[in-house]
Amino acid sequence: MDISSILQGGYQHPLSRSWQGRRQLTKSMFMYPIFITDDPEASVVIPTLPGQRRWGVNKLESFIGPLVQKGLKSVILFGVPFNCEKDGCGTPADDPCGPVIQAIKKLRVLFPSLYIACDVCLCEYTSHGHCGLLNDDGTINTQPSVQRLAEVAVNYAKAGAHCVAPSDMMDGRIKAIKRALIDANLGSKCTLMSYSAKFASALYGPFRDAAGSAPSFGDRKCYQLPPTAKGLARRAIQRDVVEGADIIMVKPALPYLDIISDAAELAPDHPLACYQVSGEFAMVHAGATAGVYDLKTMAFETTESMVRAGATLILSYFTPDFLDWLET
Ligand SMILES: NCc1[nH]cc(CCC(=O)O)c1CC(=O)O
Ligand SMILES: [Zn+2]
Ligand SMILES: [Zn+2]
Repeated sequence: MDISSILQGGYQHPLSRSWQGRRQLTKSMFMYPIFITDDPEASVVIPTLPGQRRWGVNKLESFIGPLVQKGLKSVILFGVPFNCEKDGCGTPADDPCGPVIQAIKKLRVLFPSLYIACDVCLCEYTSHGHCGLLNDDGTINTQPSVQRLAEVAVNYAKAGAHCVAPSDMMDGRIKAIKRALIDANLGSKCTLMSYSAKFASALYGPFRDAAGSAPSFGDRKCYQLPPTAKGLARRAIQRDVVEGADIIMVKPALPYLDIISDAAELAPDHPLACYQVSGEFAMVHAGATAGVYDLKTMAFETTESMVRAGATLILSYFTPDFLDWLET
């Protein structure tokens, strides 16, 4: 055997294997998405998302407390209101008595060290279920949409969110939100994480069930990116860097590892997040249940792939599991 043929000598030991990745998974890389509903006592199973529930604010202490004990560092909140009047401009999104603002305030008091991000979108709050405001013909009306999103983001930041994360994919919303945060004197207090390359994916199905946010007509293909669109994704990432994003995100994650890798090259000085979305989580579970692979092994392989591609932060429903599985 030739000298240059031998690689296995370099990874024959568990420790030398651990040196082969540029970075290893750590607990602080995981951000846990949680659904907050407006019944304060709610703890409602979501059938398509194994182990996940819709929580009421009064349940947050007993639900989140043990996770913080195990090393949970950050959460991202999604509001799921039922007892509210949804309208054309998503008025319930920043209702001071609504689930998100109530949850931010409660979590800040209960867990002072926990980093609290909030998803910013309108689809959970609009009567039509789209992520922005619409023209009469049903198309997106961009200018008022970004104004409204900026208003919501500022209200989450005022309530105490450490990070606002717009997932709507309206053009120009990063610049509008950054400007509004600065004007509210929150520019240096709140991180802006952009869902920059968010694709129109079939993998959001369980989330839309959980959040009741499926559009009442049409689809999201005029604002979420086509799965083939590498160039558009690259342009969206570069635009959001210029517009003032503090963190860039790619979503979904596993089918878009090439985009994560592109983002790492295009925005090398930014943290890079990816979202292992609801359908990816459900797929990993379904395969394990079908006996295709071991759940834990596959959870590691999928998320380690994301880190290998360049991700430094992973939004995942596996977060509580990784708090058990990882040492640090
Ligand atoms: N803007 C809404 C939103 N924010 C996060 C997700 C998906 C998250 C997941 O599937 O876990 C979605 C769904 C969508 O755009 O339809
Ligand atoms: Zn939306
Ligand atoms: Zn959203």
